[in-house]
Amino acid sequence: MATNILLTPAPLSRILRFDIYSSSNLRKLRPKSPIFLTITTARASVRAAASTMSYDEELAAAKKACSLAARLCQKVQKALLQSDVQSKSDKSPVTVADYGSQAVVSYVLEKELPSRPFSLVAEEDSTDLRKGGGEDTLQRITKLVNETLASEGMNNKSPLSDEDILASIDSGKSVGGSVGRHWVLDPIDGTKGFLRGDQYAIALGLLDEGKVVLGVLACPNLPLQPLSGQGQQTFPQKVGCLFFAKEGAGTYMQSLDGSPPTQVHVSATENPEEASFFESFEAAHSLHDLTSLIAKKLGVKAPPVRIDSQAKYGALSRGDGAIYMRFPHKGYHEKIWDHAAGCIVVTEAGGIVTDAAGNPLDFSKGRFLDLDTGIIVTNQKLMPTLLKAVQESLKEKASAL
Ligand SMILES: Nc1ncnc2c1ncn2[C@@H]1O[C@H](COP(=O)(O)OS(=O)(=O)O)[C@@H](OP(=O)(O)O)[C@H]1O
Ligand SMILES: [Mg+2]
Ligand SMILES: [Mg+2]
Ligand SMILES: [Mg+2]
Repeated sequence: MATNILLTPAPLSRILRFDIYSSSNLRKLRPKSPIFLTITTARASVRAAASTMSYDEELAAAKKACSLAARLCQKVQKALLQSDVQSKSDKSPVTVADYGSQAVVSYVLEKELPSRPFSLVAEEDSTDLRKGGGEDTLQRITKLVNETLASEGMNNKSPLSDEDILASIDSGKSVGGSVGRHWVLDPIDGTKGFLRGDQYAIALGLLDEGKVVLGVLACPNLPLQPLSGQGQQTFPQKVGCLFFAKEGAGTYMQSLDGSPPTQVHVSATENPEEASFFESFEAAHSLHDLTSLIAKKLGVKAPPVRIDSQAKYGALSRGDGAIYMRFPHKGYHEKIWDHAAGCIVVTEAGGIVTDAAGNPLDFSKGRFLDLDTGIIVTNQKLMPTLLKAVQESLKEKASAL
């Protein structure tokens, strides 16, 4: 039975700005050019400086942005109107809350970090909203975003216009990559769960030179208490978790209403028989029969815990379960916003995230992850056993075809 349940001083930021926008010019310079050498040295020292950076201001801005976006989403989920739900060209659902959340996060990051170069890789864009017939939806998003920002005392003097909202949403069109800094946002991860009234997450990560250096996951419907793994997904009184992690500084969880943060750690279990595992709620998103075969091989006794979105990474980071497996159907390409924040939240809590060949996820290749077959997550001790079971099961499946 499945259970449903930088501090960047100004000169440094100017160097980074150069780094982001002028890399194509750099390529045109001959390697022995003195200018090239100067710039290369500058880039190397920026990288060295970046590795010891605290990212404190970025983290504070990211937490504020995600908390506010969560407020917007909660409001919509409470009074969800059928007219709020649209279908995208790939037939996946999108709601006023996905667009509103993206506009809020984009606006808050730009306002809170005015001296930083701003690049955002995000899931949504305004194409459908600009089409004829989208006016009412756009007006509703504009109202939601203005109300949400006003509730935090932001934006009281001059509310955003419809055009401002479209521009905020479209600031997420960056292609990311291995140079400079890029925010990575899924404004609602698990839209299908959001529509069912189940789990979803606002997921925000920061890439610096292709590596995820911080992540925030707001999970408005995730209980503050550990998931028991028993029975149907229920909503006890206290729900709403905010997970956050910075490179080298651990993972913390607080309530979305602002309780003090506590450090969290992944499960320490070494015995797969005691481990429970998470997977996608939606069978269309991950091969449930393959994960069931792997679990059997491992001797996992507990039924799979199926929950939507990167809430799985959050729950795993605090030890609610020990394993997360994700095997999309053939031909699906994973996007970086579906994993960036979750990945650092789990790794800073002591876990490991790899593809099915045991390679770490590479977020430096643009909007998509280029990976082998699937994504597996667990603690350091269990990873070799899990990887072996995954590879054996994949071989068995392939030879049965
Ligand atoms: N076919 C297919 N295969 C694999 N993954 C897919 C597929 N279609 C969508 N998606 C992405 O899955 C994101 C939802 O996350 P989960 O799969 O963890 O959630 S769920 O439990 O299935 O609801 C979901 O994120 P959102 O679009 O942000 O909701 C999608 O990016
Ligand atoms: Mg998603
Ligand atoms: Mg989404
Ligand atoms: Mg989507």
